[in-house]
Amino acid sequence: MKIGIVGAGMVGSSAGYAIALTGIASSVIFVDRNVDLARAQAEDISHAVPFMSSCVVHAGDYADLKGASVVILAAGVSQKPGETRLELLGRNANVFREVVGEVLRVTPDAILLIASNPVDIMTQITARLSGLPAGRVIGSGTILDTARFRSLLGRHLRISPQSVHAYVLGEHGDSEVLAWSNARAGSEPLLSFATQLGTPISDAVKAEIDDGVRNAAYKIINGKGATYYGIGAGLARIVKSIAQDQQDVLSVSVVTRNVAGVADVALSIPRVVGAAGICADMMPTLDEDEKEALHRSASLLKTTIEAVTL
Ligand SMILES: NC(=O)C1=CN([C@@H]2O[C@H](COP(=O)(O)OP(=O)(O)OC[C@H]3O[C@@H](n4cnc5c(N)ncnc54)[C@H](O)[C@@H]3O)[C@@H](O)[C@H]2O)C=CC1
Ligand SMILES: CC(=O)C(=O)O
Repeated sequence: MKIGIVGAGMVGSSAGYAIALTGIASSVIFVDRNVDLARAQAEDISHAVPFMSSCVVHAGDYADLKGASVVILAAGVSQKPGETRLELLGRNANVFREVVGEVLRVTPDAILLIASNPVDIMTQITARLSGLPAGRVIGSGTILDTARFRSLLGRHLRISPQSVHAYVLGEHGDSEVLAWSNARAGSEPLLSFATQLGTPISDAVKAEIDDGVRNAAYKIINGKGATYYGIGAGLARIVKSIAQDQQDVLSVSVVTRNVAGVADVALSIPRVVGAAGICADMMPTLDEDEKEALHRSASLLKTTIEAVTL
């Protein structure tokens, strides 16, 4: 499978690196308005490939995306220290007005996978600009926040994060919702598992984990200017589900008819991902506080997208 990546900066290149090394695609093609950067990323990553796989990595222009089954959109600006994701909207909407048309002219049948922030709004903008069915325009949404949640829970419980089944819902951003009430470890409800293991989850532990998930990006950006390894792996994970038709349940962002009483808004809930893109949505059972928080998150996104004119 051929994967296109528009935007060969930190996020695009990290995704390309993860896709190339895991061998889930036969080729990766980078496109960036900074042609030298795209070429340099492709060359550097292609030197890692012989150690791990046989993926062919190139840089090119939009015409070279022809035949790509998935195109990742990671072009645009990223947050400066202290800036929120929503503050990027105006600048990245302008970038997408240019990029989406160029991509579709060459690959009208590709699944579009959006990474640029604010990712939920950029996903809805891409759905509008492309006219593609909602299930073929997928935002990485809270896939990264869910990984952060599982990582911190795994560390607290001293078990593998892969044995933690917990999701972050709603906006990939400040209003996101950590779904504690339906979280499980192994096959047990999270809180009972934690108590059995002698690592109980008190309100203080919950608050610390919530802060660690919700504010991870701000802390990492303060420390090193950007986040990219986590989302690079997350994008590769979504590509793998599509490439191998895995029908995995992932928290990704798609324009959804109705979530928590809000109509036609892109945000994350767990969804089944396979070769066709989004195959099914799963609305988790939540407690009243979580339902209310998801409603607030969806309403914030709805108000934001309603103010965007294309
Ligand atoms: N969804 C998520 O979980 C995450 C999303 N992000 C977002 O991903 C985006 C990219 O971040 P980085 O890679 O760190 O930024 P970066 O600045 O390293 O890379 C962005 C690239 O986009 C290119 N670009 C800009 N305008 C373009 C255009 N019109 N056509 C083609 N290429 C263009 C630039 O030349 C640059 O190489 C940001 O919006 C950032 O906020 C970052 C981390 C996590
Ligand atoms: C930057 C960003 O969106 C993140 O790391 O969550």
